Amino acid sequence: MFSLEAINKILYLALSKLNIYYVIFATLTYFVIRPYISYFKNRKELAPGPLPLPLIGYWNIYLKGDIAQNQYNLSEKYGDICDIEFFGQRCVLISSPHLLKELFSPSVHSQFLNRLPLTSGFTELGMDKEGLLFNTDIPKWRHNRKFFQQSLSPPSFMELSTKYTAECCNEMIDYWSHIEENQVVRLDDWLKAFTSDMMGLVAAGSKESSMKIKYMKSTNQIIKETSLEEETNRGELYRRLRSEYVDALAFYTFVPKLLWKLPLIRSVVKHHNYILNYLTDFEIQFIKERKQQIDSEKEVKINHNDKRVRPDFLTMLITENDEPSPDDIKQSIREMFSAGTATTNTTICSIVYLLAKHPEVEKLMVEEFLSVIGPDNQISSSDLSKLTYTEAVINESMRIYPVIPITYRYSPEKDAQIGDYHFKKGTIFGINLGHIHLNPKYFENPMQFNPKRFLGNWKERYPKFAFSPFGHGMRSCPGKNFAMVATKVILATLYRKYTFKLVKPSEPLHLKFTLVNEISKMEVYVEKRKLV
Ligand code: HEM
Repeated sequence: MFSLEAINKILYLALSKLNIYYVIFATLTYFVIRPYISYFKNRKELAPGPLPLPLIGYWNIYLKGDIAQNQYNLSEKYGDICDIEFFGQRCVLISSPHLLKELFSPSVHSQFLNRLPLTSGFTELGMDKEGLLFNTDIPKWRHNRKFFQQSLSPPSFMELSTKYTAECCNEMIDYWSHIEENQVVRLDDWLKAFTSDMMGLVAAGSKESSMKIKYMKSTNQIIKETSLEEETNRGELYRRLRSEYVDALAFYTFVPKLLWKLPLIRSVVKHHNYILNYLTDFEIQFIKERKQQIDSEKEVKINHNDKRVRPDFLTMLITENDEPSPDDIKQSIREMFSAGTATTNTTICSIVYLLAKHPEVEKLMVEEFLSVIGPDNQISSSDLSKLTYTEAVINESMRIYPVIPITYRYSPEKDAQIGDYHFKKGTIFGINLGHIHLNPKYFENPMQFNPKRFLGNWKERYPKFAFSPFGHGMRSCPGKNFAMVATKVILATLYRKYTFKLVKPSEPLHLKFTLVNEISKMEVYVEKRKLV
């Protein structure tokens, strides 16, 4: 049997002769035979998993089909710990809540404070040392996380979020009042526009026009497309830049640096960089102006009844004691948009989908809205904690259709022991939340939509970490409370006015995994609710 030393010797001989056949043989040996010898030598130390392909390992799961579904299938086939390799990088899928104690540790000393290793793409996006999502500079991440969380938690911010979310829902309802009966409505598109406008208000206090444009397009009204440079409406410019930013984010996350210099891709890179610089300049200017406005107020009262300075997320960040830098503020606002828009869209669409199939659950939820809020009253933040059945509906829907079906942890400096296996430092752990949520070991009849699972002391009924739509531990979702508030307000505002029917009830929910599970298409009929 060949050993690695023997292979190295052959390589040396082949290269020293510099004959083309020797070189081809040597290259093949180096890239194909050598990794396989290494793989089979170490196989007994690895957890079960698929055989890696030469060079790319098991990277082909990114090439065909839905990535989240492929990872789900791997856990299904190989069990609670599944070893995969991507371009020589070891990645392990974990799909048992009993193996998550270390990975989801709430300790500041946890070895798993990193999400993913540094990549050229994240560096290009400036996310390696700024913000939270992919920040690998742990002291910096810790600092940012503190002010991100502090800015989201004051009651005045939650009150304002409730008010702005309801305001945007009412605007959408106004547009929908012109919809004819039996008209097919693309709910996912409407919610995309809605979440963009809502986040504009909540994050930066800027009134944008995504829903207005969506309405104009749906009624065939002419919209003049101007270039970014000609755009004079600042809200509109910001919206367009942010929408281009989402494309840049997906590009730099998935396209390896190796390919950036290829002729066709080079122009795409150039465009993304132009947008990133444009957006940064715009945001820094925006932050400066808000700072001046706040400074010009002698005594800033962070209270939404005070007409002067609104307690939106941007104001909260600027008035933090720690004084985050404009770059930190800019990145936090960006992440609030990227983490808050698609997630809210998918959550609402999956609830609408499940309720359309379970009218008995919809009936109970609407009854709760009528008894807690009343038929026409504006929802207030004090109503929200009383909506326990609605909360159970949201939880059950996020269990079946988690927006983020997989999250990651990474230990760059220390080896780890998970279950019976030893992992060298630098191993990436993919936590297969979507698989755990649908495992009959933890949830009986897992595909059955049953909100009752989440009533009463439900946390005592399931293993710790079995239900994790927002992750756990030090890198769990800091937007969790805000997301729950927004989802409840949207459901209460829309469902007291309307009921939704699926255009094609026999079709599954169309989810596509990009950075999160996104709805690729959802068609509904929007029918006025008759309250009796
Ligand atoms: C239904 C809506 C949402 C869901 C299901 C969701 C889910 C998640 C999940 C699963 C994670 C990874 C957690 C982990 O690795 O343990 C995460 C991280 C994060 N989420 Fe959310 N999220 C939602 C809304 C939001 C909103 C509205 C914001 C902003 C206000 C937000 C901001 C973030 C940030 C900044 C991180 C990264 C945290 C870090 O690395 O320290 N999310 N979210």
